Amino acid sequence: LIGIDVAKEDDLSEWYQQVITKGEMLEFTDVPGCYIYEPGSYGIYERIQDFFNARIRKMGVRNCYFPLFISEANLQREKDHIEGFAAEVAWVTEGGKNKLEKRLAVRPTSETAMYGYFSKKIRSHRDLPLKLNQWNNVVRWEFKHPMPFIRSREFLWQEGHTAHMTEEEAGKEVLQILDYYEAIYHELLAVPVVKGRKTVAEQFPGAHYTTTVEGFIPSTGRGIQAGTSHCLGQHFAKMFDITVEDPHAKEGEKKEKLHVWQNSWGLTTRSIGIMILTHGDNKGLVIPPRVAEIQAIIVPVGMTAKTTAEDREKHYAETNAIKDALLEAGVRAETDMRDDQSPGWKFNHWELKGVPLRIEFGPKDSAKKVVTIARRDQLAAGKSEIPIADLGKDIPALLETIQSDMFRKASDEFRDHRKIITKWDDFVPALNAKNTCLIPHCLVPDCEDEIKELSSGKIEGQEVDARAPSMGAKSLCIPFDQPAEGLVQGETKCTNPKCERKAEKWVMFGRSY
Ligand SMILES: O=C(C[C@H]1NCCC[C@H]1O)Cn1cnc2c(c1=O)CCCC2
Ligand SMILES: [Mg+2]
Repeated sequence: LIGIDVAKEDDLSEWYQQVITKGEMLEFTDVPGCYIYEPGSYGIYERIQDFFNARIRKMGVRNCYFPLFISEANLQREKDHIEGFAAEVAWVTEGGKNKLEKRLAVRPTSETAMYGYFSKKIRSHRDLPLKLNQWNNVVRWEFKHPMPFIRSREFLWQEGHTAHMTEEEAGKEVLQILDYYEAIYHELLAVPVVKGRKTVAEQFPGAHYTTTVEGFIPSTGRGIQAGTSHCLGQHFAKMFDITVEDPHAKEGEKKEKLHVWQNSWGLTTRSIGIMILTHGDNKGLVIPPRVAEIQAIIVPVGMTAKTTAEDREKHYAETNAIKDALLEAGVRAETDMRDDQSPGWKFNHWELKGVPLRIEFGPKDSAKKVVTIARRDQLAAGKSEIPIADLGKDIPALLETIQSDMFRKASDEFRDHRKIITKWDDFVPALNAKNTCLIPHCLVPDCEDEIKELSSGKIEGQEVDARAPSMGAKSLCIPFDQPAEGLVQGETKCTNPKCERKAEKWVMFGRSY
């Protein structure tokens, strides 16, 4: 595994491809848009699963599994949601040598696979709330350029599907799940996200409303949807006849059937791509300690041809004792004792793999009863020494410091690229300077289309991103945290120069994935 031979700031897609393959996170296959998730990335996905499972279990959500294939009849049951997506559905038309009577859809999401079951199992209000989740794969025949982790034809995710008696009970869960998505990014992946609501134009057509966590890729200045939690309202319940008898109906009165209120929520392996793009540098991956398989790699140094076999043995024993002390302290530590590679080679290798902390240990360190450490997130800061006696306390603390420093750095970067814009003439230049923009907006879908149009052309004299000159800005979300700056209801105008309406909310716009 030689190092990365292109700079992130010079050629992001080449850099990204090298970092994920040489960092042993993902491999390409001969199926377009389908990738191998190597243990490096799959291990991170498992930590996300453990984190999320622990929390949804406390909410009474139970994991389950529904079929990969969905009948065409079932897929068509919810009209307005499927017609918008029909082009993305993959179909199976043959089984062995036989053409199938009826073609089968490969699930692109499981609403229509699950809600017939919901209709059968939910008869009385006592069957509510029903809360199920699936960890599975889905297929969407995307035509846009595939990008490992970020946009693939098959991806892994969890999809939660719940049914409730009331809209407010459903609404509470929508926000609880969104908080957990934010926590996965903030606490595990050290990636900042903005919580908000999708505008009508950008929400999932089958939903009553959609909430979202929006990420940001600094290298391109583009926003990226990082997770969604929808209230589906009663749309699907009406399509799939998911009803309960009115629990408040008086005795003897005809019992009215009430449609349940549903939610669905999903987070995908895209989260891993966002983490890599956010933290990676020109030496390779930079993995946040909380999701790192190896948190500290111990490399013995100072062994030369002149080192006697006895001294080498003694030194290696001391090196292993350091590892044991760290394991004892709950640190995921490993040693690299390979005698066929130099320390320099090992330093580059583990930097490429993104291991958060390197611990060098040589005879000089041993004599001083210290180790020499190098932080992966601050290689330029050089090395420092830690007394061996303090390792059990100092290393766990240092890993937590690295985690929070990585999150703070990424949060500051995102914050510095969320520009408050109130004058249209500042909008496109801000986009071209790799920013997202918060603007007073009327929330009308047609107006969003106009803004996309107005921000997609080339502007005379403006330096435009060569690879996406034609990409207009779309709305990313209506942030729950609205800027303090005054948007005077009924007075402040919508920022779109062609729009005569008043602004309703501050809306975050940006070029996006
Ligand atoms: O998948 C959802 C809604 C919902 N599905 C479950 C998890 C949460 C949330 O994403 C929206 N959606 C997106 N994309 C597609 C579909 C679709 O329903 C259906 C057809 C193929 C493409
Ligand atoms: Mg899509």
